[in-house]
Amino acid sequence: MSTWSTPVAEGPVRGTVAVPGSKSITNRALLLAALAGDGAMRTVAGAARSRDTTLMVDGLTALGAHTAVTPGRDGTLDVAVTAPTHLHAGRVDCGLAGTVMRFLPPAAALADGPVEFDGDPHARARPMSGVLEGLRGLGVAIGPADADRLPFTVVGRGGVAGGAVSVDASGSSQFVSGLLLSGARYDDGLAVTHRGPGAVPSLPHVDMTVTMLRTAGVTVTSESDGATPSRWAVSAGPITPADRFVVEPDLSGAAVYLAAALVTGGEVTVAGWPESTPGSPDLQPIGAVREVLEAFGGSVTVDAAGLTVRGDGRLPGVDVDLAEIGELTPTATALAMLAARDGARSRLRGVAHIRGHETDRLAALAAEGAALGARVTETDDGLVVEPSSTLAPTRPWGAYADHRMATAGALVGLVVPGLEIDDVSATTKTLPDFATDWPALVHGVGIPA
Ligand SMILES: O=C(O)C1=C[C@@H](OP(=O)(O)O)[C@@H](O)[C@H](O)C1
Ligand SMILES: C=C(OP(=O)(O)O)C(=O)O
Repeated sequence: MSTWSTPVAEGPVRGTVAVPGSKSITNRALLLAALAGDGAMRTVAGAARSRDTTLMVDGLTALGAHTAVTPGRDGTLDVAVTAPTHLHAGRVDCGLAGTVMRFLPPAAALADGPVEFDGDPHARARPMSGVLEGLRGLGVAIGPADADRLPFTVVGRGGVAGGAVSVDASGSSQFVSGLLLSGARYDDGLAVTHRGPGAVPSLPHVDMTVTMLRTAGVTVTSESDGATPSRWAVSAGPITPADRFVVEPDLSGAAVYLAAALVTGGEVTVAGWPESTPGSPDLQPIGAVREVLEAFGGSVTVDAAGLTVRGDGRLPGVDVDLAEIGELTPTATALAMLAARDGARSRLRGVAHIRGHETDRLAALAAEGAALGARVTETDDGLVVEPSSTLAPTRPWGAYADHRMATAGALVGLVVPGLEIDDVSATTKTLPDFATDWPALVHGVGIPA
């Protein structure tokens, strides 16, 4: 594996980028199209062209869906999915995709035989207990009997009675989303209650699930225990997504490009960003992401041109709770490490669960920061970044097979000369063209929007 030299910005980074469709929306839309159960074909347009999407398409094909992938607009994909009337036994490779390993087992429980699940070496370390406990609580057989991680086999029996289950979803919101996405196909529907030591993280992703289910004609309710929702129920009934569903650009993937404007005092626009429609919820947590970009000194606008961030080149320290948008932690840590060179201290909170992401992101960020001379300390639920006057690479920045670790390294490398990333191919999980798009943006060549 050869290292990748990150481009250094010669001045303010300015430009417009086209980011792929959101993998979270894409993989929900693909699954819902496959779960319609009516033999009809539907198209998911603007789908992310990425490893996570391919894994979902292949997983649904293994379960009996017919899928056809063609090039879509702006480098995205159009995926035609024909919903099987019965789901099949088979084998699913989850790769490192949380959306595949957490969303497909509840669908596999409907299959007419065993479905084997496995994934990458890093995937075998990711928590699965919420989904597996939930399915076992509904009477679904899973082997081995004590499995709480990949690999495992879901023994489908052609249907699931459904009902009410309690799961501990403090490790991942995807446990709740995964169960809800298939729940309408269970005989009695499904009610999921979260009971655990902490709150459900990434709640905007559960909201995304609820909104997309409702758009597909499913009745969903949620109840709060205190301030935040902790019980969701889907009624049994048909899942009827639109014939053509158009996926939005990926906000989490966009964040690193937008952050380049903050680091260099530039201006970056993500083209094709949907303007909010009064009365309809945003599918992606633009409000929470905006708050973090603003905390780091950016100004954010959304208009017909897209989503634009302007920076003034000065990065303040921040104290932010990222529980809703834990995916942004690597980007935010990179920004905090750069802010620390001017004496700023930062604290990132609310993200204990990201130890179970593609890698233990808290440990990985502390280790890669230390190798640069940054003072990054792990806390129970986040990181503290203390002032450190200079940053200089002593070895290649580790990607840990994690797309967001790789992109965080590239962000630091904008202003820290000589930074190399050990495996930039990790970015293909969600950003297939990062290794060419990033230098094109930084060098002002422009990325076709
Ligand atoms: O449902 C989804 O599409 C996602 C939910 C979140 O997972 P966690 O709740 O495990 O953080 C997020 O971090 C992940 O990238 C995508
Ligand atoms: C946590 C992430 O992905 P996954 O869907 O694999 O959980 C992520 O994209 O940051």
